[in-house]
Amino acid sequence: MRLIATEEAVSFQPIVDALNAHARTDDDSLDMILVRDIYGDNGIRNAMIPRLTDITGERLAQMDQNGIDMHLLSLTAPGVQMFAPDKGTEMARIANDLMAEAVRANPTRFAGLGTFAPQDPHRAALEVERVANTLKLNGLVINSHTNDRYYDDPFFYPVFEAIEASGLALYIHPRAPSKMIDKAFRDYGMNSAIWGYGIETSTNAIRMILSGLFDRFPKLKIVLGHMGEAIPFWLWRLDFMHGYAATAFGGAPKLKLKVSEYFRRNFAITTSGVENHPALRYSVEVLGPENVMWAIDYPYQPMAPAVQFIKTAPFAEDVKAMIAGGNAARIFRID
Ligand SMILES: COc1cc(C(=O)O)cc(C(=O)O)c1
Ligand SMILES: [Mn+2]
Repeated sequence: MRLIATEEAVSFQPIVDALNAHARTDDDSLDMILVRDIYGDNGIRNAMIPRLTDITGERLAQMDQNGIDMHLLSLTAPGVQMFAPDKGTEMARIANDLMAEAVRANPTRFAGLGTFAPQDPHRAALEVERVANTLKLNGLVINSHTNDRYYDDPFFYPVFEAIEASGLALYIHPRAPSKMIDKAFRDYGMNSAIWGYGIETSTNAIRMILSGLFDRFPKLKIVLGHMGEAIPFWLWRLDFMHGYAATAFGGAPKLKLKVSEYFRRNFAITTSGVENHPALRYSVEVLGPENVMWAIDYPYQPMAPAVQFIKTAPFAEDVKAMIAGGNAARIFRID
């Protein structure tokens, strides 16, 4: 059974340096907790940096120890999205070139996602085309909102037009909740992985669906980590309540399909950071085994327990092989 882990975080020194400088700004977005902890001078989580910038050292050794065939690498959140448009566009280009170099150096062990700076949608569209046609990376990644705007916003249509045309899957990874919702997430560590990441990213995804984005761009393929940010659990209720939202309540536009039909057609999910068999069994049941991929979320999650989770998953061997790597090979064009 081929093991391809699909939400494996990296960073590169130029991005680390830019985030270290950003940590000293007066940016008051909720991501600054993480940016200062990891990238700030004397940050309490500075130790994450060498684990993020390492690709062929400890990471590859642990992959070998755990029998993991490949990591699908992606630039870790918050990516280049906190920078000004010019800086973000430049840093995306640098990160993508370094990602392509890392993949080319070890093509049987690493695949990679390119990123872009939605702050400038037209230049972001050009970078999407470069990732697809020149760098030939395996897909795209972005970290939820950009400048507190979600991807239902027509401001981003030029980017989604390019993403749909590229045929690449777009991994929408979390970041801390936007200023549209962030006040409830400033306590108890709720800004990040324990809760805020999931609410931020699922809210973005649901806004995209309810806005009609997938009627406008029907070939888009979006990937959500963390067991689909819990959206699979809510599909029945979304369909039932959308019946009202499209008429009396929220004035939502009429859609060609049900919410759950968009989720099954235009989305796939990964298991990153949710190593729970009941949640996996439910997700496979409601989405189909072809729409679920295994992930670790390294270095934020350890490798060994994630391998144990997928190896002991309660499925027939052929289904388990789809989840462990077969679906990733198809969705992310991995040979
Ligand atoms: C970008 O920084 C991250 C931090 C953490 C954390 O547990 O602190 C988790 C993730 C993640 O789940 O992807 C990401
Ligand atoms: Mn992650």
